[in-house]
Amino acid sequence: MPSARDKKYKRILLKLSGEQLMGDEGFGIDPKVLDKMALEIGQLVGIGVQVGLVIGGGNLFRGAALNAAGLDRVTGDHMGMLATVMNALAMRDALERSNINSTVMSAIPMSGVLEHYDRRRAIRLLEAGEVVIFSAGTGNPFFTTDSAACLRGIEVEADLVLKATKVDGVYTADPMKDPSAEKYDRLSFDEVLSKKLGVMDLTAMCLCQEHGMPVRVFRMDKVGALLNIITGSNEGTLIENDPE
Ligand SMILES: Nc1ncnc2c1ncn2[C@@H]1O[C@H](COP(=O)(O)OP(=O)(O)OP(=O)(O)O)[C@@H](O)[C@H]1O
Ligand SMILES: O=c1ccn([C@@H]2O[C@H](COP(=O)(O)O)[C@@H](O)[C@H]2O)c(=O)[nH]1
Repeated sequence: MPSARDKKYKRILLKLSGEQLMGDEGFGIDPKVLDKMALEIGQLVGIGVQVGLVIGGGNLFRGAALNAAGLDRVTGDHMGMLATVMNALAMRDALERSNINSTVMSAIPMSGVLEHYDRRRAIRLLEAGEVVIFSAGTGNPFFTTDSAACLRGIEVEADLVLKATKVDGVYTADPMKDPSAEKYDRLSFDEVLSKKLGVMDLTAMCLCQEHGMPVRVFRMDKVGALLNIITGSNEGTLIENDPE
């Protein structure tokens, strides 16, 4: 088991896929998946890594899909953001069952349910060893939780944004659609943007490029992958600015 000395990063922003939370079901939240994630997050907290979390909402609602089905787009996006709040509350529950202290903040005020987002308080909680879950995305329609994760990661001065998803990295094309796609170990934001590689939304990529925030994309259901990354292993794909 790695110790505090083995960790390469002090503070991370971990973006978890909402879609993965439903496990083998077509919709909703599988508590077994949450418990597994809580265990892996607990390993990081155990070696002193400060963990900020953003969870997607794709297991419940996405504005674009609701819009395609006939709803107003902004209403759909509001529903998508509320879905991320539900996922965040479920994750807090799983973390607390594993005795990991956590606080959920929301970009949309929800008095009596959870705290409104406050950057300085979030940093203080992270420094105190609490997991801080940033919910309700950016609070604005037409964005995604990828952008929210990069935004919060930059705001709380994380060392790295980690995107935990269904695929094990960034490929030359969507590997779910093109079996001949090849995986990158490392690439620059310029390449992601110019080749329009779709693993993360391009707004998020632009934000990270501008603020020099590295992003690592990796497979969420690979046991131990998270700890491997924190201790410096080459899991998934690293996206960063080209050295000058
Ligand atoms: N070039 C590419 N390399 C890797 N994956 C790609 C690429 N282009 C598209 N993808 C797709 O992007 C998906 C990941 O992005 P997406 O944000 O949709 O999923 P997610 O992490 O599950 O998010 P959510 O939280 O919304 O459920 C992968 O499952 C993959 O199929
Ligand atoms: O800043 C944001 C973040 C999210 N949304 C809406 O929520 C859903 C769910 O998020 P995913 O990133 O797709 O998992 C998203 O599709 C948007 O509809 C938002 O409006 N603003």
